[in-house]
Amino acid sequence: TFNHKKRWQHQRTPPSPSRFPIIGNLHQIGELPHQSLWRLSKKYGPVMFLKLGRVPTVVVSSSETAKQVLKIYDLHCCSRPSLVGPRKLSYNYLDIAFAPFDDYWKELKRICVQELFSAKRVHSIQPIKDEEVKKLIDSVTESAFRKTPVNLSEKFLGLTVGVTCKATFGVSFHATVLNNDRFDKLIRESFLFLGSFSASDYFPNGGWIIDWLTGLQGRRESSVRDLDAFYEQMFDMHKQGNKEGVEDFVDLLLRLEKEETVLGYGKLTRNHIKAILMNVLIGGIGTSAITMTWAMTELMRNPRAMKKVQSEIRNQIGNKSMISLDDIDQLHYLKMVIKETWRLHPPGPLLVPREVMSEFEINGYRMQTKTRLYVNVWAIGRDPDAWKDPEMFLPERFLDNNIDAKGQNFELLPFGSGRRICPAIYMGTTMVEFGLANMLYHFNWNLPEGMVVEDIDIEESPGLNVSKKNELLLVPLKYLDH
Ligand code: HEM
Repeated sequence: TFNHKKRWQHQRTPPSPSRFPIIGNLHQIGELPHQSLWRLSKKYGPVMFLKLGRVPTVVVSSSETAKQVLKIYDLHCCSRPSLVGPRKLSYNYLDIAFAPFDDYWKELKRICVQELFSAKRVHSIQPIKDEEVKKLIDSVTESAFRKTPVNLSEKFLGLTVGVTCKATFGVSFHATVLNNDRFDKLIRESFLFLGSFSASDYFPNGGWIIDWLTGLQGRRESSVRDLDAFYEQMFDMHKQGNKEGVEDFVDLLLRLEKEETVLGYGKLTRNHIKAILMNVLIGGIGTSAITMTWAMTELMRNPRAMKKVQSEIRNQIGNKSMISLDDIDQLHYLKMVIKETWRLHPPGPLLVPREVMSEFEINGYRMQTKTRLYVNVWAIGRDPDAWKDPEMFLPERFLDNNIDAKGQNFELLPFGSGRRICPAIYMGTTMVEFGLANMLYHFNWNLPEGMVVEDIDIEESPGLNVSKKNELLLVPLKYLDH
């Protein structure tokens, strides 16, 4: 009987809410899956099994089970499922984020970590950040002068679009085929397609019919065509050499192409470059802007923390017109504010889905090959077993522990962890720190007339990256002490 029990345990699937035929648990997912899954996990536990359409799915929702997935059994489950949305945008999974785990991906990620996301390159794009932040300060100063509200959600997005576009292509998007609005729309649509519900992802044999009927397929294809034309224009421009300045990401990738860099099964081609550029655009723009917007939202809701972070920055910086990267190293409270923001508002609340490659067990439950795996980082940030008073915004909680956000502490995982960890942690963090520090240093912030602190909401908008649903409007007041 002992053997029998052991075998039974060995085959156990994790607890699971009851499901309907065909759709399985899809009806329980809702518009904001991380929230629905958080609620379900309270009932079914930190390892939970769902059938999403035809796809067996496991969701883990505690720091301990996240560690099992991302660290202990990383090598068993660090592949990605072949999702329909990302397929075309990634030129058949030639990118870093959606490519399956194989030799090609390993080499590509290694090269990109070395060349694209290195500390050296982050420092080399600092002049671009200086320039874009200065533009932002000037435009906010103008609103301060006129006493009109600033749409901070929009401003932060403008900042990250400006920096990413310059660093990647060497030009601002005004100089491309896409004017301001079209660039914006294209990025937004691509985001949507990467995160959107696609019937084909849950019903592999026929879901495409639904996508075709709903028009999703057509819109996706037109978005891919526009982006492709944009990349081509960028290649032409770089070939003609009619741009000045330092080596940008396109220069670098074209150089790797010319050097006939071999990746896994073949040479780096234009399609590989386009797929990598897609990751840089998608990864670089939304995540940092979303973080800055949430940070300002939480600081406005918590005036005590706002006062403290502004005093720290102003005492530290003194009278300077520009904050440098070295100054930022000293801003300990600001760093805690950002970590606290990531705890409550991780831009990728479910990370990017993984796929089990070889069987393993968590808490005695069997993870079968081909199972889709989600880590609910959003839920972990709210877990009372991991955090005291989880619902409170309290940057001080990081004072007496060494918890950082770089994937070593499984209660705080804004960048994921393990082999699939975000390769641009330093690039993303410095962008957020720099943008926020400047906005907090140069301005005091007030609510628009008639609004009180309790009116500031934290509603979320759905997608692969979860942002603040209602835009954050605040009235700036120039800090005149310098
Ligand atoms: C605040 C900023 C950022 C946050 C919070 C963030 C978050 C994340 C998360 C959660 C993942 C998935 C990790 C996983 O599945 O375990 C990821 C992956 C990725 N990120 Fe970031 N990211 C940020 C900035 C950036 C930037 C600036 C870039 C590029 C310029 C970038 C490029 C990527 C890429 C290529 C991957 C795929 C890695 C892989 O699958 O191996 N990210 N990021």
